[in-house]
Amino acid sequence: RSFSSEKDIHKDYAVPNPTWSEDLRLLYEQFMKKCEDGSWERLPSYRQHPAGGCSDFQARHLDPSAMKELTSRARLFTRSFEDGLGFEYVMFCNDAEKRVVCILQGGPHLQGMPGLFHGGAILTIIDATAGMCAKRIGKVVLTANLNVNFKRPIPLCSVVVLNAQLEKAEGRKFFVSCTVHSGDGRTLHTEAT
Ligand SMILES: CCCCC/C=C\C/C=C\C/C=C\C/C=C\CCCC(=O)SCCNC(=O)CCNC(=O)[C@H](O)C(C)(C)COP(=O)(O)OP(=O)(O)OC[C@H]1O[C@@H](n2cnc3c(N)ncnc32)[C@H](O)[C@@H]1OP(=O)(O)O
Repeated sequence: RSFSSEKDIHKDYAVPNPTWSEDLRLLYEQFMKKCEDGSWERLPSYRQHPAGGCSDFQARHLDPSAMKELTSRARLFTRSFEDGLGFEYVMFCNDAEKRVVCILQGGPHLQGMPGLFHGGAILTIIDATAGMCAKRIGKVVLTANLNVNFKRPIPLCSVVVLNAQLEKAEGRKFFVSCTVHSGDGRTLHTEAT
């Protein structure tokens, strides 16, 4: 299926699809309920960054002439897999508490050790969730440093919940902590800052 269709580029992927497990659906419904009083907000998620979303950032870091061709083919890494095979996730933010929660079902193409989630895939979703937590305040942010402790392996295709919390802001520096727990909250898999 072509990814570059106009419809696909504007498609919000942070919604249920047939590959979702019952566990992920239940978590989604729980958080959608929390959004009813406005304290939490579901964050839409697209395969491509909104045009001009970070033009000053691009001007500073990228060669404008190469930009157009480059970004026209680009996909957000976490949204570049076929449904169900990579990262099936939805982020919710609570700006008053400076928190972002990400509910995630990892697909079979994220395998590292047999039957386990690849450590780099865990880093990726932590980077995106903690990055989004900083971005809610900093608008355009880049990860300067990411430290992770892998406490327990994450079974492939399981559902986990990431909790990112802004700990401190010093000028343009944001310090965020992020944990990864099993869907039932009983197992702490990963801790990061
Ligand atoms: C979710 C965030 C998205 C951001 C994009 C925005 C909009 C796009 C729309 C939607 C986005 C959706 C999804 C994006 C998904 C994932 C992205 C996740 C984020 C990433 O995946 S992004 C890629 C990886 N990331 C890099 O590719 C950065 C390479 N790097 C640099 O570009 C520079 O390194 C930079 C800019 C970091 C700093 O450089 P600089 O020149 O601006 O600042 P400078 O060096 O002067 O340091 C200033 C003060 O920061 C302190 N400081 C510096 N480095 C530090 C470190 N490592 N540890 C501790 N403190 C550090 C210094 O100690 C000093 O502190 P003090 O002022 O107190 O002395």
